[in-house]
Amino acid sequence: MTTRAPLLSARGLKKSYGGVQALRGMDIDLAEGEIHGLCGENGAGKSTLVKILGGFVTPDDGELGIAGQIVPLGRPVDPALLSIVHQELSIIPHLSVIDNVMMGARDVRALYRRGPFRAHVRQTLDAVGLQHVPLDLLAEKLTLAERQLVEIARGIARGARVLLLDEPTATLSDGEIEKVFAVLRRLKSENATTIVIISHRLNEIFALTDRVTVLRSGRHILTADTADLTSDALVRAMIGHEVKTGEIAPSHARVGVAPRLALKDWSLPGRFAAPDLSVQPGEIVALVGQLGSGADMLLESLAGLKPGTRGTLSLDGTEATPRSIPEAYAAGIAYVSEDRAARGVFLDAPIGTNLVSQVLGRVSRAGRVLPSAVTALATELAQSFAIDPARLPHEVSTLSGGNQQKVSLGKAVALGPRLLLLNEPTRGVDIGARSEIYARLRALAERDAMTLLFYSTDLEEVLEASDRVITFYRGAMVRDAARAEVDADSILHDILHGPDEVAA
Ligand SMILES: Nc1ncnc2c1ncn2[C@@H]1O[C@H](COP(=O)(O)OP(=O)(O)OP(=O)(O)O)[C@@H](O)[C@H]1O
Repeated sequence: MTTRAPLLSARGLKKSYGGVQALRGMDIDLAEGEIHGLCGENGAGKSTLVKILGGFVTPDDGELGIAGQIVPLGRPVDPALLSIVHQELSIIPHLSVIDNVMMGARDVRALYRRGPFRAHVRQTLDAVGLQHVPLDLLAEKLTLAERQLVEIARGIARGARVLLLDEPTATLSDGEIEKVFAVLRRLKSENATTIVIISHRLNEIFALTDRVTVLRSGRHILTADTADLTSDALVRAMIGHEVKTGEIAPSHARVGVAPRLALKDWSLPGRFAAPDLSVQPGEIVALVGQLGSGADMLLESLAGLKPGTRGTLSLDGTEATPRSIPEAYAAGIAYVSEDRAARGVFLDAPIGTNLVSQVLGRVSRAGRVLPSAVTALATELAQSFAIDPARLPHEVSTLSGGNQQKVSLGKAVALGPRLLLLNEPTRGVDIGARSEIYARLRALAERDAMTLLFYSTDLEEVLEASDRVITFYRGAMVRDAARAEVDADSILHDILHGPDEVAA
């Protein structure tokens, strides 16, 4: 693998944003028909590298060659040569699926007629597991996972020789991830496509890639054959030291006190029916299931996001069924969305402003916001969520994806909710910061007796962060068990097959 002539070769790439050096002289070679993983902490420079390779960001210095040609930097590269599947989805909701796939394609001229492309786009959608999605469906009807698959289809439809995927699996369930991986493996073996994938999930890197490159603080740290690496060695290269993960969290639920959350007859007809559930103060509960299984919808319904939900929700013994996010906030329920760009953060506002935006009362006196109070509270929140406090005055859009996620978390925690609901809590967060965030969430449960419910498709996260695991299959609960009583196999069995009598 390492001896083949590179299809793509980049040398000495440098990029600074103001005082931030995103890349400090990065080299990378990609062979034809390899799957190459890019690993590194949040802010290491992975997305910047990918955007430079795609011509979306102009570097301050460096050279790029693809298929033996020098490619001018800072201009979008021919999509038949190289396509990027971006981290933040670029699907346009009010366009149809076919238009989203064809957008920007070389064959599309000023007079765009869909007819000639229908068969090709259909075939591409089928290949990424979207057989059920009609070509003319408006993209706004798609789930987040389906949008991600349309993005991948867009790259494939152009026949790109190099496909760059920036965290393509962050919003997908295990079944969907497997489908995407099967597509990527086929592209590699049948078309000799070169694929670069950024992922914070190390099991994916090991399952899929031939080689791995690690970046740290904008520098190239190593490139190696994946088979020659261990997980520990990879983590050490990424963060410069060991990280402790995988400990079983002790249960800190307060027993003998009234439940924090009690649900009675809670259901969304036709979608899911929750058991009559009660959750104690200080308990951390993972809701696990495929997208659409009910686990995800249950979480959203508790935040008032699912109109039509029936039943009653009580907090500390008082009925507080929310019908909207503002009602949820008023009742002491905070929600962290999985779609941080659309619903998690204000991208154009400073990081500090974002962090305190829900609690202006805490940083104001006589109706006036006190800048010193904003700075003090924002600094405290930034520190506890591993965000660099020096960057508080900068816009959230200048942060890397994982660091934006930390802002989204800090903003919700600032509310000091009694019930904190988290949808994919550490989506895109690197492995080191993830452990810090779990410790912080654990402290909120333990010290402040906050109750946390989270939905996650990441089983490592479920096992590391929860006290209790509730699994769902096709709209119904399968199991409600203490964390110590389940493992990855039993959870997978539940969410893929349901209870045994369903599987039989
Ligand atoms: N448009 C921008 N303006 C200012 N700073 C930026 C901009 N884009 C990126 N940066 C900074 O450059 C550095 C590298 O960011 P990049 O997005 O490449 O990291 P990453 O490795 O992809 O991180 P993540 O894993 O969180 O996605 C970060 O410090 C980031 O804040």
